[in-house]
Amino acid sequence: MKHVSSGSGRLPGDGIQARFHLDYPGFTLDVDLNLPGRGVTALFGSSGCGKTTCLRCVAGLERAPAARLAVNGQLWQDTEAGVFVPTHRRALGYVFQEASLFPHLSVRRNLEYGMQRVPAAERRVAWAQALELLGIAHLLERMPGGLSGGERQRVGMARALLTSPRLLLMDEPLAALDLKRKGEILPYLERLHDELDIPILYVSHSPDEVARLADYVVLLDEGRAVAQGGLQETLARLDLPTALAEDAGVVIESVVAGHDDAYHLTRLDFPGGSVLVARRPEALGRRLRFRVQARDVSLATQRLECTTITNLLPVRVIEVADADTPAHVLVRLDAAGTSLLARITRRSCDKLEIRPGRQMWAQIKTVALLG
Ligand SMILES: Nc1ncnc2c1ncn2[C@@H]1O[C@H](COP(=O)(O)OP(=O)(O)OP(=O)(O)O)[C@@H](O)[C@H]1O
Repeated sequence: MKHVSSGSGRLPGDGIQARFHLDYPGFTLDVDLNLPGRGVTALFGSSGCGKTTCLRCVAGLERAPAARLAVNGQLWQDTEAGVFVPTHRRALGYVFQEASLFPHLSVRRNLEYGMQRVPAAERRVAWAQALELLGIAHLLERMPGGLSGGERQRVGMARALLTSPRLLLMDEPLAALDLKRKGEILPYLERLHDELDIPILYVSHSPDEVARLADYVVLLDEGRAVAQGGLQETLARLDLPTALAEDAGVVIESVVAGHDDAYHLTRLDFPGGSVLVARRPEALGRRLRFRVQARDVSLATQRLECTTITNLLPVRVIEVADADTPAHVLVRLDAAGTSLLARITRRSCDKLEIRPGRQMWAQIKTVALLG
């Protein structure tokens, strides 16, 4: 097998094409992914479905015997052509559950260590930019042992960025943190997404993280990609395995369209309607992503005036499918172009004769703002 250095084998076209076939005793990874060359792609699925193995194949840490991997025009692996770029020559940053910083080096020296490997002319993320993006300038002289879990992760991410990667791999970077620390670190991840032009492959089994960060989703099940597509379309699909069922729901991109100071409410508009949420600090015109879980949506045959639920939308029933329990069904709805899911009892579905094509009113009990 031919080893080639990074940068060789330039291919036309953007995007990430990743095809891997790998057998372990009792487990086969067999994926053929076509991913966008920018933004965050979440590799999502239950424990043991192959997320980490897939990431390790991308990194070249695991050498899949049948593989092809091209990242934004660079060929990193092609079994048929005899190409295998070794891990240390792949321009990638890897962030694990726990940042493995050198304990005897200060934060500054840890960061310099990664950066020095990259010739000055090839550096694409400046020192000051990495410090600013991760909010770690004040930690430079500290030793890793004295950092909190969240601070260590931010240093680990900055170190990965300073190697000027063409691809960032993140394997459950928040999994070792408690809820409060997760909440603190998510805005930094959002900034990486918004302000850097480096694609991120993000492994997670948390629907909340995926809903908040991802643009594109790959759902893995027993080593296979059972779905891949844009976040919103993919979450609104009903044919996916139960990995998603109890957390089924949609993500909606909206714009802050009005504030009602008397009632302390904010109106968010999206194609097909609007919702009211508790007053938000964002200015008019700001984009906000929110999540509506299927279990928080109920259906009525007519617009109910006698309800305390504020958010009512006219919808058309598209599809009815089995849910995670025999007592429930999932209903996919169209609100003038925006998909919604409702999880209702099979009994109500029969009683109200909920069928594809039927016009109804969706009542949204809870809107979870992301970010
Ligand atoms: N080096 C290895 N040798 C043999 N089997 C392995 C090896 N690495 C992983 N596996 C098996 O491959 C399967 C997929 O593991 P992997 O770690 O990729 O899953 P995962 O989706 O990342 O899981 P989790 O969410 O629990 O981290 C598992 O059954 C695991 O036991």
